[in-house]
Amino acid sequence: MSLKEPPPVVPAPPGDAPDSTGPADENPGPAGGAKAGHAHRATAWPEARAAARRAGAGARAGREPSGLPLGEALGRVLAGPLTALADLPSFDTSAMDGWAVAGPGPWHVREEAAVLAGHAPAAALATGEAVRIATGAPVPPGTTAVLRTEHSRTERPRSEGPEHPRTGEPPRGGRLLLRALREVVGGQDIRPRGQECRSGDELLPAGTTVTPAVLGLAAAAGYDALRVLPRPRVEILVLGDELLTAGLPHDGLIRDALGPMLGPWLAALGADVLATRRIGDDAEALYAAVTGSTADLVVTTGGTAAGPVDHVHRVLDKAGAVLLVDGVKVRPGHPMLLARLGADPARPRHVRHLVGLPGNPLAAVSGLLTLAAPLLAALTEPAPFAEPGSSTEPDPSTGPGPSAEAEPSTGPGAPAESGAGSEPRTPVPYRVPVRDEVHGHPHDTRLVPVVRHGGTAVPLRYNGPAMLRGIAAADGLVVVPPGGARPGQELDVLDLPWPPTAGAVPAQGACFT
Ligand SMILES: Nc1nc2c(c(=O)[nH]1)N[C@H]1C(S)=C(S)[C@@H](COP(=O)(O)OP(=O)(O)OC[C@H]3O[C@@H](n4cnc5c(N)ncnc54)[C@H](O)[C@@H]3O)O[C@H]1N2
Ligand code: MOO
Repeated sequence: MSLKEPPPVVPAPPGDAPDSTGPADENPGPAGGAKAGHAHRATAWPEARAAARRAGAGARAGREPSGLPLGEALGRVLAGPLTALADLPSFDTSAMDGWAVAGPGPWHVREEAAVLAGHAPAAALATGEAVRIATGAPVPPGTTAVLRTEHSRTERPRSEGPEHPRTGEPPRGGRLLLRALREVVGGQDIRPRGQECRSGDELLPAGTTVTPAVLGLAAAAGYDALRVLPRPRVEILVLGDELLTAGLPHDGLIRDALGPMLGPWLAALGADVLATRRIGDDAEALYAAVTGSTADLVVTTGGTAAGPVDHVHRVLDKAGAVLLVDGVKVRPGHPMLLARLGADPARPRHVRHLVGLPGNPLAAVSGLLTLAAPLLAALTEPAPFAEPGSSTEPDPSTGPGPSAEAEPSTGPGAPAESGAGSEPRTPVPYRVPVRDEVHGHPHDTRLVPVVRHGGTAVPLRYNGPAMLRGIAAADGLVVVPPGGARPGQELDVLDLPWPPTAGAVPAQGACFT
């Protein structure tokens, strides 16, 4: 985005002030307050993410890797290390178009067809001999260097003897002679067999995401198919009778902003989105959808609070779900929740979870990044996962109760993202100074949309819980500690799972003024 000089952040609109947690907001909301028939135990933001990771890790058992042809493996996660199936290169190869030479020059040219890529190796060169060769061709045995065409000259030496009696032409020359125009170093422009790897070398560790470059490497190393982890299967249930799926808002009805957003967002996080279903405010339909889902993760939107038609808690209760996180000390999004759903008798090893996102759209994004993203990342980690401070995974069948599973195992400042012995795939926040002062909530973490600009994170306006205007133009969300941040203070930034917007949407600059 062409945000040369982004304007300073301004407080959220007055109507959103309590939720967007300016310093005036002393009301802890449901996190510390009452909810009819339901004791709310809000979890601190870092611990909520850790609990989501543990939940994902605990649900990994029984998720069998599968072999996929290269063409279908893009975006998947390698189930095991990518081990070279051949030496690379698999033969001594010419790196340039020119001459394969043997010994010191000048060389007598072997006047035969050039050795081409894909051809069988030519006969061995004797010292003092040269043969034409193309890039990628196997160098003949005896080759000591490759001489680039542009660094060489050929000549046909005059033979002794009379001129041609009729034409007067000089006598026909002897064997073509090749001379180097610069010093030739032994082995130059030859890629020796095994230069990149030997058969059996580990090229990439388990857990690597299959990118186009990984596909290329795998093909080069001899793979036709890759063992990859299954994508987490996600089902999205959109609640709310007030939602329209087309047209303009009218008569108190509004457009569903989450249905179109969450599927692609979850797919960008590596999920296989089975369906996005609109459930309305029908508790029975919600119960049937939750209990009948075969997904690894059910994501609901709305209905998490204590309003008259907010059914999520009641439905989870009835479904025998275990609440692992019930409210998070984060703004927006504090009513978000994470639950472990009851086991499916048909697949007792299949552990299913539900993330309840609040209905306010930016609050839903906050829940997505706080609970769904770490859970999905941990679900697709291949190596045995261990949270720092814990040595065993929870047993999915008998798993510990909510308090044990949600119990923080990392303190502030601890390397919360690292699993023992393996690089974590969970998106790790990184630290960037904020350009402007950011208001904080007195007790809770705040997540604020930012763009990256000149080495700083610039907080964006339109960051109220019901707004998407800020996040749609953002590169990430900055994690503002309770109490806020001063200009220049280094804060964690959570990236969005797509390329930065910077430079791509210049017209949006006007949004922040
Ligand atoms: N008495 C209290 N009421 C509320 C509190 C509170 O602390 N005490 N917290 C507020 C906060 S913060 C949030 S966030 C919401 C969360 O409520 P729900 O998860 O139950 O969400 P809904 O009530 O269903 O919807 C809230 C809001 O969002 C709109 N919405 C819902 N779904 C969509 C969608 N798919 N696309 C666009 N907009 C959507 C909905 O119309 C409401 O305006 O609770 C507050 N209340
Ligand atoms: O501020 Mo609410 O927390 O919109 O989620």
